[in-house]
Amino acid sequence: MISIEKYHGTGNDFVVVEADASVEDRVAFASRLCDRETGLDHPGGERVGADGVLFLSLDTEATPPRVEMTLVQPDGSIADMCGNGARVVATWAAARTGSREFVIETPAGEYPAHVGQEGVTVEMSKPTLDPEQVPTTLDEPLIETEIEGLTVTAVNTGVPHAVAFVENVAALDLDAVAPAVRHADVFPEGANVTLASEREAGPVTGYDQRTFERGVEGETRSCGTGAVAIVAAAHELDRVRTDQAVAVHPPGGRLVVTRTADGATLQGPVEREFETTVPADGILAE
Ligand SMILES: N[C@@H](CCC[C@H](N)C(=O)O)C(=O)O
Repeated sequence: MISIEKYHGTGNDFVVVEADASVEDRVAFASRLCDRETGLDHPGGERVGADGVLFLSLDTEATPPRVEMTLVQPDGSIADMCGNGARVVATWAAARTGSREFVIETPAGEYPAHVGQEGVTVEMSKPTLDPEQVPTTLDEPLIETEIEGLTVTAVNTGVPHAVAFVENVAALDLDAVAPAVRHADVFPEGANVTLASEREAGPVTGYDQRTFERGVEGETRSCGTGAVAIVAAAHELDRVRTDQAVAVHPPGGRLVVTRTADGATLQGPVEREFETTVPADGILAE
């Protein structure tokens, strides 16, 4: 049996495992534990599943401490970056070190993170619309262009997002419209599909968000890179200003995103749910 913890960042939930735990097959482990019907069970009794498994390796010798983060998603893919996952990682590391500053190492690069009273803040990389980096198959940035019925702007915030500004995010059947965009030929590596609607008319005060995630292949209750993608796309379209703090409201809570001159910050709460033990192969008793 191995020890695991369960955390969520605004409803985007993760099983957290030490990287040196004796998990032989990470893909099978993640797909079994993340299943919402048959996966990880809460100590209280009910099956809960998760949006992914974070395998973490903490280096306390470094100043500030560093954590190598590997997110294995329910379909077995490894995400290059996860904004909410990075916020969970910083909270997990703070509980082990007493430090409040960390560097999180991901396949997409290194991300400084800070654990404060106001929540956990991750310094994100500079969002890019460069077609080679999103990536798309195009020569020009994909801006407000119809793809499979949605008008999208493509932006990479560590992972690719197709952002669609709509009148009311709640009015769309996301599971029906998103898969065709997520798999569209223009996105050779696929894309997360993120809907955004302005919460108030006039100067933008915030956005409602819904995201259909690649790797989960369904809607999650929050997506940090998606929240950053909304603000990055809005910035590109002159709807928000540089250094303007923008509240983004996914179904699971509230995030604050600021598009800075050379990057972006992502801030929001994290909660530790429980700890338990599971079999190393992730096969749970009925
Ligand atoms: N939920 C994450 C994003 C995880 C990666 C994504 N599903 C992908 O494969 O691109 C977040 O909070 O950013």
